[in-house]
Amino acid sequence: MFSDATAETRSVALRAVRAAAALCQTVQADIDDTVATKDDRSPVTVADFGSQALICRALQQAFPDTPVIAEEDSAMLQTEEQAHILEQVVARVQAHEPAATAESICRWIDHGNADRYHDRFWTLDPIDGTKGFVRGDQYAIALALVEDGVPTVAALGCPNLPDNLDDPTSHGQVFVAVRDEGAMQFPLSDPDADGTPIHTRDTAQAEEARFCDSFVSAHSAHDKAKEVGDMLGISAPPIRMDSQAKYAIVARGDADIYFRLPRPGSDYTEKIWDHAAGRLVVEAAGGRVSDMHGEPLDFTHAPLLSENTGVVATSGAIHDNVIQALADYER
Ligand SMILES: Nc1ncnc2c1ncn2[C@@H]1O[C@H](COP(=O)(O)OS(=O)(=O)O)[C@@H](OP(=O)(O)O)[C@H]1O
Ligand SMILES: [Mg+2]
Ligand SMILES: [Mg+2]
Ligand SMILES: [Mg+2]
Repeated sequence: MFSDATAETRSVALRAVRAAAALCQTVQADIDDTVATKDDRSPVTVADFGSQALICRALQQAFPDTPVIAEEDSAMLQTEEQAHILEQVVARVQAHEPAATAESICRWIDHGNADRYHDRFWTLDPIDGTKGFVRGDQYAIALALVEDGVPTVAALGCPNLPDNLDDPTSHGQVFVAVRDEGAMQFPLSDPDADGTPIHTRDTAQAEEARFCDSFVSAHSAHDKAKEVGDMLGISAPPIRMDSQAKYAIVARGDADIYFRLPRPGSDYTEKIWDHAAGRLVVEAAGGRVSDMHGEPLDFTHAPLLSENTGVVATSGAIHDNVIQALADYER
């Protein structure tokens, strides 16, 4: 499915996301005092830092000149108060990189601290849906290469996502997508397994759609999504799920719409790492992604999606109807 032109970026991204997913799985298996609170009062864990260290290390080795814009930085790890977190990050990262030290790990994490737009950069969310991760639910490891403002290659690891939502016995997928070429799903459990091409659902009538939105009601207006769903004639209940796993389930046809709608009065601006990989996985699988007004997501104001309001991803054919319903609702 994929051309040779992206062979190196795909393989570095896929290997790095697999390693980070393995680290996250071991931390999630015995999560206890590994959660700290950032200045904005959001949670961060040993696994967020460990994942960012491993992936930034791999990107720096393979593509030393390509900046990385990632969510975390090492400042809080270097405080006395969080020394116990740093100690655990070192132990987890050493399981993959035996020569790693506290100092090299902090350097790798901060390799992800490019803070402005470049014509070519990586963007990384080492754990997206940290609240879901801590709860033992869905989370994602989201990595995308952005070229000329558009995501071109993505690897999206979803360690708790079953093959099929109706059969929750098997766990863990990684999605790889290349702009204009397609998207594939690989099981995380077997690095040698062949991937399966994925495609969005062929839904022509909005009333047949299923939609997903955030698990945490503070992140998206649940009531608005429900009312717009009602206007579209949707009767299926929403799928509430943490993280960019929502983009993955639209991409492979378990859902048709992902609504991320700002809550009334919210002045929150979406971050690029929460959407770059997911957007590409959906688009490469045949779907469409825009903001709630139908405008393309603009990654040239990195690290923020400052020109956009909300996000809507769909299986494709119904996109204009969904955007129209949102406009009618706002009126
Ligand atoms: N107020 C507000 N509004 C919108 N979005 C916010 C807000 N606060 C945080 N965030 C970002 O939400 C990211 C997690 O999104 P999710 O889709 O996983 O949310 S949910 O858990 O399903 O509710 C989360 O990503 P992670 O920090 O990587 O988990 C944040 O970047
Ligand atoms: Mg995130
Ligand atoms: Mg995160
Ligand atoms: Mg966070």
